[in-house]
Amino acid sequence: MTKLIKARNLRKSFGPFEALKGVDLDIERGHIIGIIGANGAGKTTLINAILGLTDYDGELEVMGLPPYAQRDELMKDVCFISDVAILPKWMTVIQAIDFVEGVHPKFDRQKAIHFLADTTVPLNKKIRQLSKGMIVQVHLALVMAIDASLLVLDEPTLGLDILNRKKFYSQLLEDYFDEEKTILITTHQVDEIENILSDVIFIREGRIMEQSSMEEISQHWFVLHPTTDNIDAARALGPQQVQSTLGRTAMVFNNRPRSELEHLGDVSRLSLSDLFVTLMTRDA
Ligand SMILES: Nc1ncnc2c1ncn2[C@@H]1O[C@H](COP(=O)(O)OP(=O)(O)OP(=O)(O)O)[C@@H](O)[C@H]1O
Repeated sequence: MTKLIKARNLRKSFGPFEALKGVDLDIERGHIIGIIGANGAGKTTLINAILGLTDYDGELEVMGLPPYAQRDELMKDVCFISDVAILPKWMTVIQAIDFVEGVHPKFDRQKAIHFLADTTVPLNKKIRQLSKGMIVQVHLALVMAIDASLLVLDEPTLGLDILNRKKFYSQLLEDYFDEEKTILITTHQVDEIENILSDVIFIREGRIMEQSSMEEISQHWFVLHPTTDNIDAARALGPQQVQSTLGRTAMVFNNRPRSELEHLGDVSRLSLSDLFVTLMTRDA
């Protein structure tokens, strides 16, 4: 089966500035992938290239198609929501549902209504009368009701409170995702998506720093809190990062067996946000 997304030496320049500096990427179907990076790292630029919203240099195929040249074809099986997406303010929620039903053959009206039934969004109100968070919920309901192979979510939960963010991600898993679908998510709320991701891509200054499954990360990255008398011995094992807070030292290790660390102190798995900090702050 062809890869869902394949990129080789993907580059994108804005004048003299290179936002993507030669990205290689292989993404298979049936994964939920977090694209994580600091502000300005190139996440949205990468997503825009995948969606055919921008031209680029290098090789890129999404479901076997070159996205920029064959965007219309690609969009039949791709669904996308971004933090800047807008809905017409004069429409009521139900009119927005009618509209998407009219233009998208893979839209399931009942599903959208079902998602919204679980929220406080009134179907008969105009978009302009809704709160910011409610508008996001309408967007998400519309998008999740489309049976697309690839769902791209660029900061999908901006403006949602923490309860609704959690609800959204659990709905995404329970009601939307299956092994034929692939979801790409960018967000700065890394810890909130950690549990739903199957894979993660870290991007820094237009380059991919790491692409791993969550399982690989939990097998290869650890944080050690060494006991005071073991700090020097732990340091000698070459931690990727050392931090001391309130007299407690934390060391991040990569590719050291857990058994080698355990006799030096407490060992735990590294959270995605701590891995992000480690990858972004150590030398490129
Ligand atoms: N149209 C454009 N013209 C010039 N520079 C651009 C343009 N779009 C993006 N850039 C630059 O490319 C770089 C990557 O931007 P991008 O929006 O992809 O970052 P990001 O990782 O999505 O950041 P954030 O987390 O802040 O949304 C930034 O330095 C940005 O200033």
